[in-house]
Amino acid sequence: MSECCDHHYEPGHSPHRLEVEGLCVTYGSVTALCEVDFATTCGNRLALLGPNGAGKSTLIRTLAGLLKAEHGSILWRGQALTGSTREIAYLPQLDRHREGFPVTVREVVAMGRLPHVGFWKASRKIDEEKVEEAIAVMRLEDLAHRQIDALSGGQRQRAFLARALAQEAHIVMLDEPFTGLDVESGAELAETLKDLGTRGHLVIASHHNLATVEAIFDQALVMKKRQVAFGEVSEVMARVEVREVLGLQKGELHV
Ligand SMILES: Nc1ncnc2c1ncn2[C@@H]1O[C@H](COP(=O)(O)OP(=O)(O)OP(=O)(O)O)[C@@H](O)[C@H]1O
Repeated sequence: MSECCDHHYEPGHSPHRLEVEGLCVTYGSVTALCEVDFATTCGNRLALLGPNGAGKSTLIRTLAGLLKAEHGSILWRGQALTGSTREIAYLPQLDRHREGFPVTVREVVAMGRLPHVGFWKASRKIDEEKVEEAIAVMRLEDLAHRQIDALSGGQRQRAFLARALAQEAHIVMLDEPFTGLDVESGAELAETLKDLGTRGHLVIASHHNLATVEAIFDQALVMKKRQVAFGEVSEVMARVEVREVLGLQKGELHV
């Protein structure tokens, strides 16, 4: 794995730091989010929480380099992030990333090597090894020859995570990854996300199920067009203003 994604650093002590300062993103005259300020490092799992339209997807798409900020800055490893980079993998919502053309799981995972190899060059031994390693980590060996569109939602999610691993992405961002998964696939994905954090990746995901947020994530950013709170997940979830924004009653989170 890449230098950030090894076991040298405890969460919070990795030098690979994502810093967002005064971020403001608009769609024409619509302000989607404003005054977002947080910093986190590889090894953490950060939940983006907030009601519908709060700006979670907009933040993810901006960090992925797909949208431009109106104001503010994003620093990754001390450098301004101005576009997409292979160090950041973005998984859109499941229903938005059906391939729609015949492509196998192994081919999807191999696409993760394109930033390393280039489009027209033959893959090298190292690329093939990285693809096989990613397939093994995501337990996809038996599905590697299947068409991606013939997989269940949970299996497809694992294939796209394997592509992120093959890409050697440090940051893995997922938009509502649990939506549409059955209970078993959701539990499996929760373990996979925790494992990615343990391997040293920074996992950032928008999340709607407040009953599971503390079990899966260690940090939370709560937003409603503006940042409401950021910090360690249990501390954030206990704040009165967070409970109001998320529509929680006292004690509701733990039932
Ligand atoms: N392409 C767009 N053009 C104009 N406005 C947009 C566009 N995409 C999102 N918005 C607006 O930006 C705001 C933030 O939307 P966003 O999708 O980021 O919220 P969200 O927190 O991800 O919501 P949800 O939980 O419903 O997915 C909303 O007011 C939304 O209507």
